[in-house]
Amino acid sequence: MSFVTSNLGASKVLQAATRPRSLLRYLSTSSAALRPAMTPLLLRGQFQPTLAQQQRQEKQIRHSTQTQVREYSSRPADADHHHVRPKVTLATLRKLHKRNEPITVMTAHDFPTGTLVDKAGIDMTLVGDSLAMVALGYTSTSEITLEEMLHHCRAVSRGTRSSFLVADMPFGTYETNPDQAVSNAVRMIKEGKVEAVKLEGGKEMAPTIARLTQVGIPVLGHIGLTPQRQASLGGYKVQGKTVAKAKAMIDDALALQQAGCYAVVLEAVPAPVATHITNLLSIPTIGIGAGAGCSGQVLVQQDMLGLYGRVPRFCKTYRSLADDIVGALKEYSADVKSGTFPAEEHTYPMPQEELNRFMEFVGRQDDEAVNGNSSNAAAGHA
Ligand SMILES: Nc1nc(=O)c2c([nH]1)NC[C@@H]1CN(c3ccc(C(=O)N[C@@H](CCC(=O)O)C(=O)O)cc3)CN21
Ligand SMILES: CC(C)C(=O)C(=O)O
Repeated sequence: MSFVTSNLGASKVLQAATRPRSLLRYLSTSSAALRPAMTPLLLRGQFQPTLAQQQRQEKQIRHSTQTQVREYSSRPADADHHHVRPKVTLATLRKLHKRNEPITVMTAHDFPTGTLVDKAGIDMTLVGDSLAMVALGYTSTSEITLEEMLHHCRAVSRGTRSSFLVADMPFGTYETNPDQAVSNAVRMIKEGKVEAVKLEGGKEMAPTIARLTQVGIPVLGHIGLTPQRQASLGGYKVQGKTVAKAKAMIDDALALQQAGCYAVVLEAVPAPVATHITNLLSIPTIGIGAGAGCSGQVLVQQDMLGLYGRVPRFCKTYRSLADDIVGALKEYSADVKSGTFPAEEHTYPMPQEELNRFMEFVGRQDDEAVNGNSSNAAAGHA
C-alpha cells in the first residue's frame, strides 16, 4: 500500500498518532501534496472550502496515517476490521457526520453483493432501485414492483451484519398518499428486513416523510436527479444548474430535513450547489455526482466494478470485472471442449477395496451383455 504520507518516518507517525493535536498541526503546516482536491477548486474560485471540509481533509490524512501505523503492528491488517465491526446505527451515522468523517454508501442487490459491501466496512448498504436496470435488465427503475424489491431486500439483509441497511421504495408504492406509503414502508421493514426506506422527491413528499418518521420508519430523502421521474425530467439530466433551480432544490432539502429525514441523497447536482446544501443542513447529504462537498458518497456497485455497460460521468470505475469474468468463462468453455477440465484434482476418489469390487462388478455386467444373460448376478453377489 502506498500513502501520501510516505514521506513521514514511521516513528514520527506513531508518535504523532498518539497526539492527534500535534499531528493536525504538523499536517496543516506540511507539504501541499498532502492536500489534494481542495487546491484546484480554490484556484478555480468555484467555492470556498468550509472549515468542515478542511477538518475532513485533515481527518482523512490522519486516517491514512493510522492505517499505515497498523501495518507495522503484528496484527493482520483486516483482523480487527472484518469480524468485530460494530453495527452501524442512526447514532453511528450522526456521530460520523458530527466528526466530519465522510459516510460511505454502496448499493447491493443480492446476498453475495450485500456480503461484500458489509465486509468492506461500508457504513450504509443501499438496495437501490437501480437494481431494476443493473440486476433485472429493465430499461428504467420505474418498472420494478414492490414484490421484486422485497425479494432483493431479503437477500441483501441475509448478507448484512454491520452496515446500516436502507432500500428504495419502488415507484408507485408511496406517492398516492401517506397511508399508502406507511403500509408499503412497513412491508419493506417487516418483509424486506431493511432498517430504513429511501424515497424520491422534494417538499411535495414532506407530509408523507413526516408520517413515516412519526411512526418510527427512518427515511432517506433523494433529490436532484430522481430517476423514477426521468420521463418528466426529460431523461437522466443534471439538476439545479440555474440559480432558480438551485434555490428550489435548497427549499426541497430543508423541507426533507424538517420532515424528519435522517439524511438526503443529492444526485447529479453541480458541486457548489450540493456543498451549499450540505452546509445549510444539520443532517448528512449523500452525494452521487454531487462533488466532494457532501457528507458522504454513494455509487452503484455494478458501475464501479465495471459490470454494467454504460457508466454515468460521475462514476469512477474501480475495477473492470466484466472483462475478467468473460475471460474466465471463455477459458472454462475451451477447457471443457478440449477435455482439460475437469482434471484429476476436481474428481472424487473411492476406497481402493471398493474400487476393485466395483470394477469386478462392471466386468461381470460387460460379460453378461456379451453372453446375452439377462439375470442380475450383482444382486446375488451382494
Ligand atoms: N447503472 C446505473 N447507475 C446509475 O447511477 C443509475 C442507474 N443505473 N439508473 C438510475 C439512475 C440513472 N442515472 C444516471 C444515468 C445517466 C446519467 C448521465 O449520463 N448523465 C449525463 C449528464 C447529462 C446532462 O448533462 O444533463 C452525463 O454525462 O453523465 C446520469 C445519471 C443514475 N442512476
Ligand atoms: C444511485 C442510488 C442513489 C440509487 O438511488 C439507486 O441505486 O437506485
